[in-house]
Amino acid sequence: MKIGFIGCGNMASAMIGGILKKGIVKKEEIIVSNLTEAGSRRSREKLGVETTMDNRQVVTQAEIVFLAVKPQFYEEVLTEIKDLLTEKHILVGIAPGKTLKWLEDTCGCPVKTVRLMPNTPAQVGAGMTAGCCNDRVTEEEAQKIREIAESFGRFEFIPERLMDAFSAVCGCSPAYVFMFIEAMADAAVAQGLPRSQAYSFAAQAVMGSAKMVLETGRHPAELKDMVCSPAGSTIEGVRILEDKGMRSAVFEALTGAAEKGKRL
Ligand SMILES: NC(=O)C1=CN([C@@H]2O[C@H](COP(=O)(O)OP(=O)(O)OC[C@H]3O[C@@H](n4cnc5c(N)ncnc54)[C@H](OP(=O)(O)O)[C@@H]3O)[C@@H](O)[C@H]2O)C=CC1
Ligand SMILES: O=C(O)[C@@H]1CCC=N1
Repeated sequence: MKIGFIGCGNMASAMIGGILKKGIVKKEEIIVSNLTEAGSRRSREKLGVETTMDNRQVVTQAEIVFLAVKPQFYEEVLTEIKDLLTEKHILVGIAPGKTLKWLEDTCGCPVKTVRLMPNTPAQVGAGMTAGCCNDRVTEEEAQKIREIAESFGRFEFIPERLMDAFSAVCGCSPAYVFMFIEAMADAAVAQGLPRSQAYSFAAQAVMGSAKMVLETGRHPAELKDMVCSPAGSTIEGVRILEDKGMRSAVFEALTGAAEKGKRL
């Protein structure tokens, strides 16, 4: 089964990296398209897959077709390829806001449709992806999609109504976590740590904290309390974060991201 990607930028490259590493298909069984020759060259050099600047060639050759362009270009690309879609194809959208119904309606033909929301940690095999399928997708095909998504991290099927919330908490959140790490490192530098160590120490602390949530099953508040010694240094930082509205800022950011996603 050949896999195609229309658009091969940050997200598609991360996904393809996992697919190749886990041997889901060989690199000869992946075809990608880009808008520019520079993009094609980048995909060839980085991934070693077949490249084209003709989106229709992707649909002709591949059975699973990922739409990995920005949401603004979804309609244009679907208009370009829709007459080539047959019952053998599985069309996979990865953009926020592009619902299964929108994808089906825009294609204007009965097509197997999947909606996935990956995230960039897929680049290091630590992605968190969720997805949903329309009822034309068989159980066996859904398992194939799961196998692909699990090649670059964790995967779960969820009801489509939860995709916008998921997009905010997993698709977008890496950007916020990177901002948090950057801010932590800046403060560490201000306190005298060399910058390169500041980034790696801050990132390791964030990764270790996330691992504790995942592996201990304990409530984040309980884990936080374990760090805060009475009259100690941590609780002073907690007081300042509460005063600066950290929880509310995160709440608002994710709500804004989910709401914006619905409108894309
Ligand atoms: N980045 C992220 O964290 C996440 C992104 N997504 C979704 O993934 C999708 C892709 O995002 P991302 O990878 O970040 O975007 P990028 O800008 O990194 O990549 C976009 C790619 O699309 C190509 N492209 C643009 N127009 C066309 C066209 N008409 N035909 C063929 N290829 C085209 C570009 O080619 P060229 O290089 O030649 O310009 C480029 O390879 C978006 O829908 C986004 O919402 C989902 C989850 C997370
Ligand atoms: O910013 C965006 O819209 C995309 C979707 C999730 C992450 N990046």
